[in-house]
Amino acid sequence: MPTKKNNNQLVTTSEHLLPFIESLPDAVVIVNADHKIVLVNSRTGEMFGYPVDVLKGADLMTIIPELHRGKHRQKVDAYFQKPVNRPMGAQKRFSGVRADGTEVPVDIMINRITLDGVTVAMALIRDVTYQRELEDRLTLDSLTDEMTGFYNRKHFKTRLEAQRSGFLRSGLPTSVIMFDFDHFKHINDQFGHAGGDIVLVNVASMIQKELRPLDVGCRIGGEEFAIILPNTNLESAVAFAERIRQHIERMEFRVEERRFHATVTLGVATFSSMDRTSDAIMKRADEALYAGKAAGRNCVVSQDALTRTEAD
Ligand SMILES: Nc1nc2c(ncn2[C@@H]2O[C@H](COP(=O)(O)OP(=O)(O)OP(=O)(O)O)[C@@H](O)[C@H]2O)c(=O)[nH]1
Repeated sequence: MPTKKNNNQLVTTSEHLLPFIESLPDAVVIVNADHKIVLVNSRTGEMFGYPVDVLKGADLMTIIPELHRGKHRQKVDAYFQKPVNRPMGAQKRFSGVRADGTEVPVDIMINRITLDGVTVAMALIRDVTYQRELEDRLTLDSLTDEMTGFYNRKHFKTRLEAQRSGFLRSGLPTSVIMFDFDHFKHINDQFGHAGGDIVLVNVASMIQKELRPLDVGCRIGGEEFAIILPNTNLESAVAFAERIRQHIERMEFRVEERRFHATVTLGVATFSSMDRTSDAIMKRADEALYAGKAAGRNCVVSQDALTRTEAD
């Protein structure tokens, strides 16, 4: 019969434990101090895509993603030296690897037992794919603008600050384009709020296609947008802004049978080693943008106002 030692440690045999772990909905993996799997339930086989017999006697690393194996080995050793039982949810994000190489997000609970006279670690492994996807979706939702799919102002500021740190470390330039639609109020007045929304959504979608994977498109206000361009100097950012300006100018929008156009004014700035916070680059881009508005709109103005491309 299974018993408990004074220190609350379960003492049992494989024969007694197996029916119990077979009845659990989670995977159970029992490992000895040499990192060998000594016992698993059928659920483990299903979760990781192996026959149970293959897992029994295998190295624990069989189900640990390659990237984490070194660290995991150390953790197992540390656990056997100083076992601290771990409840579910104690580890932030952890994944196992299936036989086909795909990863399965898991949560793990570990405690120490004596099995067949040997001290082993018993891990209860729960597949948390659903929870992880939900978590990721909620995180993304809190960082993006529902209408355009662009990142929101909060994320823009976080990313910009991260880029500033990166720039100070590496010296690689990062530039920012801020833009605002021209006379957007007229568009809403003439074509309704829904007409205005069509413009915002289509322009965001066009820009998204133009961005490189590292670029970050953000909607930072109602009809105000910003693009973070890592590894891009001021000159290249101005050229990209001009391409966007021309592209938007050529776009045609439709509300029922009515067709119309929209234009934007863009301000471009780049990080300087003097920038103490990311607000400094935003301020320069904003000032350039407003200089563009004052100069007649539908244009690109760089922070040093050296490059200005007027509409034809
Ligand atoms: N359709 C739509 N309109 C919006 C949205 N957010 C803000 N707006 C409108 O955008 C307009 C912005 O107006 P203003 O700030 O006066 O600027 P503007 O008319 O674009 O003029 P300039 O910027 O000076 O060229 C306002 O009428 C807002 O109601 C939105 O999500 N959808």
